[in-house]
Amino acid sequence: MAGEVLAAAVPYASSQSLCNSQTSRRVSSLSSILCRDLAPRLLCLQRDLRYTVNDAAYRNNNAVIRSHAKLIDSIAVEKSGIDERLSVPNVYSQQYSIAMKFGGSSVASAARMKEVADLILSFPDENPIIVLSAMGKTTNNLLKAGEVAVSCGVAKCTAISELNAVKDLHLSTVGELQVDPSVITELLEELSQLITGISLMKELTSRTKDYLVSFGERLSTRIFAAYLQLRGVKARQYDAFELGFITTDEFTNAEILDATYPAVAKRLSADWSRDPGLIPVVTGFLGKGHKTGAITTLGRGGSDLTATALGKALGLREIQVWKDVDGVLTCDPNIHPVASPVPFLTFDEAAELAYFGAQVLHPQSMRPAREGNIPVRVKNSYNPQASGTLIQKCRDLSETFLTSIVVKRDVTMLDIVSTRMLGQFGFLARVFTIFEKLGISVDVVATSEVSISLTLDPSKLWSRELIQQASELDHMVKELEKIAVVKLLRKRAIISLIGNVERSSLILEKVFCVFIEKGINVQMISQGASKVNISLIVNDDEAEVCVKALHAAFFENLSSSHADSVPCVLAC
Ligand SMILES: Nc1ncnc2c1ncn2[C@@H]1O[C@H](COP(=O)(O)OP(=O)(O)O)[C@@H](O)[C@H]1O
Ligand SMILES: N[C@@H](CC(=O)OP(=O)(O)O)C(=O)O
Repeated sequence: MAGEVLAAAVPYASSQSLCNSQTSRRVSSLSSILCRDLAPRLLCLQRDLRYTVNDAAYRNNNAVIRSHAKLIDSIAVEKSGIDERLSVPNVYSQQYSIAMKFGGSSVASAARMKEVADLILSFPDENPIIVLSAMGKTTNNLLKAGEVAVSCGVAKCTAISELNAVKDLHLSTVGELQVDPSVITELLEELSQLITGISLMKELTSRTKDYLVSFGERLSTRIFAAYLQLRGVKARQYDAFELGFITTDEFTNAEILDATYPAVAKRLSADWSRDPGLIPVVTGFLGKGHKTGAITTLGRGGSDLTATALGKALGLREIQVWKDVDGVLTCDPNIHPVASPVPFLTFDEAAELAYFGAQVLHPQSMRPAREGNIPVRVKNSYNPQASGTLIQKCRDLSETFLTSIVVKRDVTMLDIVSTRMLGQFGFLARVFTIFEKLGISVDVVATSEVSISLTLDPSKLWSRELIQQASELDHMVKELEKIAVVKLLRKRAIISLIGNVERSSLILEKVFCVFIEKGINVQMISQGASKVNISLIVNDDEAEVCVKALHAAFFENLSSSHADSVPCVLAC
């Protein structure tokens, strides 16, 4: 298909002699005059061109260059007011259009996989890339099986109930879907060997953990791609670590490296050219460490990030993440079931919400979407009719007061009061150098001239073994005590209010009314530079009461008084 697109572009080419550098210059000069709705297309074009220029295989491909020239010309035409958009071939729009990510809850069983397949096929005009997580609780079961294997002894490995639950689930799914079991038999055998290996070694390193949990996504995608094929769909399974997802070697919490985007775009584009109409089924969550070459994972819930990275790599029209809730909700429904969907969010709001504890999105997942300016839609695979949440660069905040309440539990807080051995600058610098050296991330900070209160990011701390955590905290306190009096306060919670911080006084007025009524004392308060978040620290055992009471005050007994006098604010 891409071959056809390129061939179609040849007659339109404005200059047969256009060379790569000329094309680059034209892209750059045009970027300055582009109106906003064309920017994402130009970005996509610039990136595509960069790959083309950098790639020896494409270097002499005049057809590619000519198609770029045609696209650049089309953008210029649009700028001058003559909209030829519909008659212009666009390389990407004729390949993949959207990414559809389905989480563990959406593909938890054979029945769910059938429904997800129906859902995908109910969009016949789309050319989707599918991203899947592991089925149901498979990731947790694999981790548990690994932990048990460390101490149970080789002879008992075959009896590990979590291992057998994983095997049974996948074998019964294959049976119910009438897929050939050979698509997973080798993987299941490899998994058993790995568990035996862990048992023999009596240790489960984070590198091995990533290899172990990778079986979840590798199994689910193989089954689902085979099932789509049975239904006559041209589906193909991809392991992200073979597709070009290159990451840091920080096992269990790896970061996607920039080299991923061109590698993935090149590979998927080439495969489409060979096989137009192809539907890739890609493992979420997984990557390949750039130094070790070993399988890495992107942190729990990382399949969201895989989907947004694919969206950016291919300049897709939209990234859809399909969950088991009607979108991003006003608070965690497990704490307060009356939570309702939030229709619109900005990338910044969604990122803040995810970072401060809303389980619904991976904390880093907004970054590629924001960089590529690709809208993200959060939808419910159990209720596709629900409109969900649309996350984009900007939204009208004129009606917005508070958007969502999120809570991060079991947080450690530090009160650090200077002994005045150092000046103020020296004090702050020394404190943060200690955190840097120990690799401990800080979430919320409030400072005065001689003291700092802050919370430690639990996700970074919890990724360490318990013993390591305790000794690190001990070491950190000892270091800080050289310059300060330190109080370590455990079992705190961060309640973050995501909303229109232009109205922070009104928000805080209401918050403090609620807290006074409930007799709750706020121990620290911080309004981040992001301007969409106010964070309050309370005791962990008060967190649920706070969230319910705040939700009732902000979302359940709405009076129009706050919205009336507010000017229109466009958040970007
Ligand atoms: N603010 C929120 N909005 C929506 N869901 C939330 C929120 N906070 C917590 N959740 C939880 O996140 C879950 C969805 O995220 P997740 O389990 O990662 O989905 P999936 O595995 O399908 O990707 C919901 O079932 C819900 O319990
Ligand atoms: N399976 C991985 C990755 C993931 O993204 O899962 P989910 O989409 O179900 O949150 C996990 O459980 O963390």
